[in-house]
Amino acid sequence: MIAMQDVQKHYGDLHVLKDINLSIPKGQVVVVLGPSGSGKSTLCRTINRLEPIDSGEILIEGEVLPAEGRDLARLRSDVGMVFQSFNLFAHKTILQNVTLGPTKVRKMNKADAQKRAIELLDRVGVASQKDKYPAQLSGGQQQRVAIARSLAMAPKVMLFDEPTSALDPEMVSEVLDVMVSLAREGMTMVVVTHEMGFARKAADRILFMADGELVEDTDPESFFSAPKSERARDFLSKILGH
Ligand SMILES: Nc1ncnc2c1ncn2[C@@H]1O[C@H](COP(=O)(O)OP(=O)(O)OP(=O)(O)O)[C@@H](O)[C@H]1O
Repeated sequence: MIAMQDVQKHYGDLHVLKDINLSIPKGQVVVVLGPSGSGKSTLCRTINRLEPIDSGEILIEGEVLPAEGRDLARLRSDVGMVFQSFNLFAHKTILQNVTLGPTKVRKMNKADAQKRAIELLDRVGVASQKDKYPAQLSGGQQQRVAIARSLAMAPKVMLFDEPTSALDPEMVSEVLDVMVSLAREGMTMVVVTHEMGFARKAADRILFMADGELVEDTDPESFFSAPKSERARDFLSKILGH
């Protein structure tokens, strides 16, 4: 469960998040759409305090996220992230990359962590690469490892910012399907994506942002068939060409 209450953020003179209020219950898959520069990534990055906010409150599972300190680290470990850049540890194997968090942070025993890691690597189609190092994998394969690594922590909340940007088109829907099936096991998921097919098919809910505002918060069917705002209609006509 994520809650944002009266959240405001500026970058200098730019009011990048304008009075954001929303609540996302457990197990929901929320897709954030909007034109470039509308604040989608910033919204995602404030949820786990990778970016500070100016005012308002963000709660994860009912707990206010502090600006710093031990509680921030604990709450952050409940928030998995896959962003456009995925910093795998270069000197560790793929399997080690995926088991490190569960063994060090979650204190899972090594055999269980490895078993789970191999299952997840298999679900995203890279289990056969488990003994290689990141530099030996393609960008798309590394992105899939990053997804498995985040999921291995069994976070309560997952933030995905264009999680499939480095994947071959044929892998996109497969990987997104894996993410959604895991979300259905009880994770709250926020996905920033330009994959309209995924937004239509898998989202429980669409958040449409424009100029830092949350302009629409609705179900995919209503959003794609009858967007309420002029800005959403413009966005859809540019993206979908109608
Ligand atoms: N660290 C920063 N410092 C200053 N301005 C920033 C910073 N990060 C983002 N911005 C600006 O904030 C605005 C929102 O950026 P953000 O990345 O959240 O948009 P977005 O909707 O995710 O865009 P895109 O779809 O292009 O990734 C943009 O105008 C961007 O230039």
